[in-house]
Amino acid sequence: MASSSGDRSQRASSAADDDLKPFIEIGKDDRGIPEVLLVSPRGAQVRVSLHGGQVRSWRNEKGEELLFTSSKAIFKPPAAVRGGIPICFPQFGNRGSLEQHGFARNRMWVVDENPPPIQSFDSSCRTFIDLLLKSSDDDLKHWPHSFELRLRVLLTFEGHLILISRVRNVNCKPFSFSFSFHTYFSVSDISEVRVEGLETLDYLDNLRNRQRFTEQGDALTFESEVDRAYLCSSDAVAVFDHEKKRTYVIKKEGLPDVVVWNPWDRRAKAIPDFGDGEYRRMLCVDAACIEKQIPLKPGEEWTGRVELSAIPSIK
Ligand SMILES: O=P(O)(O)OC[C@H]1O[C@@H](O)[C@H](O)[C@@H](O)[C@@H]1O
Repeated sequence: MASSSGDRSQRASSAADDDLKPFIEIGKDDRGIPEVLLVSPRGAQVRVSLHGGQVRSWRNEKGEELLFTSSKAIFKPPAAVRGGIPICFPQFGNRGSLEQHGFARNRMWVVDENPPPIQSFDSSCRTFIDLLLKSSDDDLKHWPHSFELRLRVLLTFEGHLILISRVRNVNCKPFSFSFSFHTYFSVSDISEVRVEGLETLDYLDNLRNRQRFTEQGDALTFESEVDRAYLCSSDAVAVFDHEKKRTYVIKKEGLPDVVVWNPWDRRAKAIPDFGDGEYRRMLCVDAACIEKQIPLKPGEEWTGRVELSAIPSIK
């Protein structure tokens, strides 16, 4: 099981601050599905569900929710909940024969009691949990490749959320896959939001048959539906929310692409689990690997990492 240090009520003995000791608690959500709560020393929190290995909530130390969840979200497996951070694996979108975004987000995962070590992992941070998904017999009928998909969910002292995914080929043949952390950021109003870090990049526009274009603007702003996969981005992207005076910073490794999605009014209305007008309060910015699938030989492992932070805006 993941490391934990201390319980909810225990306070750090240091006279220098009032920080709580970090803790991890495994409980059940309203649906009776196991979920893990991680709390940082300063009170930031993450909840991750064993349904889909989906981060369902991420709160800063003031208790403010940083991820969007639709008021009409359907809390009934196998469908993934609309919001939080669903994991798209082994397929992104409908680029393949599997169900949209692959099956990982719809499966029940388990807590990985004994995960293999992660290279260059800073073991001084102890607020983390490891989850595991293995191919089921049913999955093998649709995608005949045995894999182990691991997810480490980690909350830093400062409340940053780090997700480390690992995919191991336990097959006797090579396979390749796509991956995305489909992150629904909570924003004040989509019209007040600007994304930086995608300037001059090529992107595939899902609204125009995945044709390739080059981003011309200084920053991405929103006044209609956007559904794009930006290719080979730098390892940092920022989402500025002017009204909330908050900046989300996305730092990533092993995930070259960035998906930006907001359905806007008309498409959101056609999505049954989207609340009325709620498209204004969300923006998906995913660290992903989509254009070039990740190849894995038997026995090989791939690692992808994203670090999300929410900081008071400086612009
Ligand atoms: O409704 P889903 O399956 O969760 O997908 C939502 C959206 O996810 C985005 O990542 C895709 O780019 C969109 O095309 C898609 O509509």
